[in-house]
Amino acid sequence: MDFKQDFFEQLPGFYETVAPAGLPAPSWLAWSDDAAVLVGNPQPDEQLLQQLAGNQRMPGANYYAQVYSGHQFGGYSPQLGDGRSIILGEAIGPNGCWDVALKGAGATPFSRHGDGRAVTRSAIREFLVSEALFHLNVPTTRALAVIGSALPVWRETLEKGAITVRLARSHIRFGHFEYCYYSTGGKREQVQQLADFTIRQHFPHLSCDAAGYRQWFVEVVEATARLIATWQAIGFAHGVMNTDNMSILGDSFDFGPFAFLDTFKEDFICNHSDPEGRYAFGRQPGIGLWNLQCLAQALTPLISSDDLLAALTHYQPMLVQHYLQLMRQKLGLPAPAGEASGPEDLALFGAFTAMLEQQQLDYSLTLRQFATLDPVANHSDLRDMFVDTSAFDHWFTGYCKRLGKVDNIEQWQEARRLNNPQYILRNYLAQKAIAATEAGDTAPLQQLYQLLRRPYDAQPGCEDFARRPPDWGEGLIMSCSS
Ligand SMILES: Nc1ncnc2c1ncn2[C@@H]1O[C@H](COP(=O)(O)OP(=O)(O)OP(=O)(O)O)[C@@H](O)[C@H]1O
Ligand SMILES: [Mg+2]
Repeated sequence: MDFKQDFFEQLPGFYETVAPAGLPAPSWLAWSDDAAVLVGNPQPDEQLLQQLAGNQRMPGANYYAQVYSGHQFGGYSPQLGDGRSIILGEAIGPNGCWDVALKGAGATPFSRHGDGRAVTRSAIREFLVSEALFHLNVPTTRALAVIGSALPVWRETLEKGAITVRLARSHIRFGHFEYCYYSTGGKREQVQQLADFTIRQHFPHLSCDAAGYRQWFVEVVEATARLIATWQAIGFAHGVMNTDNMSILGDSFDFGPFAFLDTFKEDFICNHSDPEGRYAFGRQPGIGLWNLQCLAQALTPLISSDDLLAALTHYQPMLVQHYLQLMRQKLGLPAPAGEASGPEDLALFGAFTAMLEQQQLDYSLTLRQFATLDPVANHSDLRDMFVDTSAFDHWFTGYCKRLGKVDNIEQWQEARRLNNPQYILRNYLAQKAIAATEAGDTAPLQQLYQLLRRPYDAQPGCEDFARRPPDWGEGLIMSCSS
């Protein structure tokens, strides 16, 4: 891998240099060829293994941990920083640069009381979901590899240490700006330095002046709104939407107790440590705005309050517009001529998900049924999924009215197939692959990963992967200490 060191060279004071502690007896547990292409197609050989395990120096790399802070569960934590993630620099790829981070590489000056480690379970979950979201067209950080080891690490039980090699377009979080703002008592210099860097690197069409800063924040608001609309449409609960886990580029970032919905449930909570459901599935849109408000506060030295408030007003319309667009694609509704049908379509989608929730139906499997639906000639397979068929009939009548005439049913079905995945990363599937890997067999992890690379293509012999959990209702929320 070839590196450049823009963050390291241009932002001294925003990180601490560190030495990775290394991993004993490292081995490849997973590798993403797709992600490898992004950083110049390195091969997973023994030398690269030792380098990414932190046992040998990587030529051209620096080793540093970034400082940031953030609002966690509503309260401000003044100094967080990379406590278990070491960044090597920006790897140069054919279509841009990617930060390479070793998540779980050992303690840093920001580890506080933590051990700086990740475990096999959490590293595999991060790997699988990063790549799964990418193939579902959700903006996300990527994962190049998981490296396992013999290192004992205590969580609730004794586990093994592992590293996820994360690729990110940027590791800059909302929390980076909050750190600059709060640690300097709201002075402009550091906030501006970081904003200028972010704009130069990632928003090169904007200038570093008052007009540029204003427009930049609008674009951050809109990217965040689109991200969360995408999560809501795909049925993804992140679980830890603290501002230190919000990417400034609107990429899904930091995967801990996440879950894809099985049964549709608006107030689904995937995080054991969130009994009040601050980050429940249905609250994600509101939390996105709350987090942007925190970011806006941190940008007050740079952008006027009026401009910040004006930018925030873009959030809801953008989120709704994007959600409508994605749901129309899922359900096969034509784009409306004007914006007039927005509220009607929202009501139609809301009635659909409410019906799924009432009847305890699986979100993704029900949507996938639209890939074989013929609204005029045969809708019995879809209808048969519902217990309360009269509620379904009522909804379906409204749906057909909105749908109108479908000219080419095969084409329409194919488009539904390409918008409603057959395979999603259900927790129980991840858990099975993890258990096998921990027992020394990586084949199930490989098989699951290969399915998630092509989530829309039904694979013969893989019907089991397209089922909801056999024991759904119990064990749905995983223990996710990472
Ligand atoms: N095992 C650990 N050792 C040291 N610090 C940790 C550990 N686990 C979490 N932290 C730190 O606690 C804070 C919040 O953790 P959080 O789970 O959001 O992040 P993370 O998953 O460790 O990393 P990232 O956000 O980079 O994906 C971060 O500062 C993180 O570095
Ligand atoms: Mg985090």
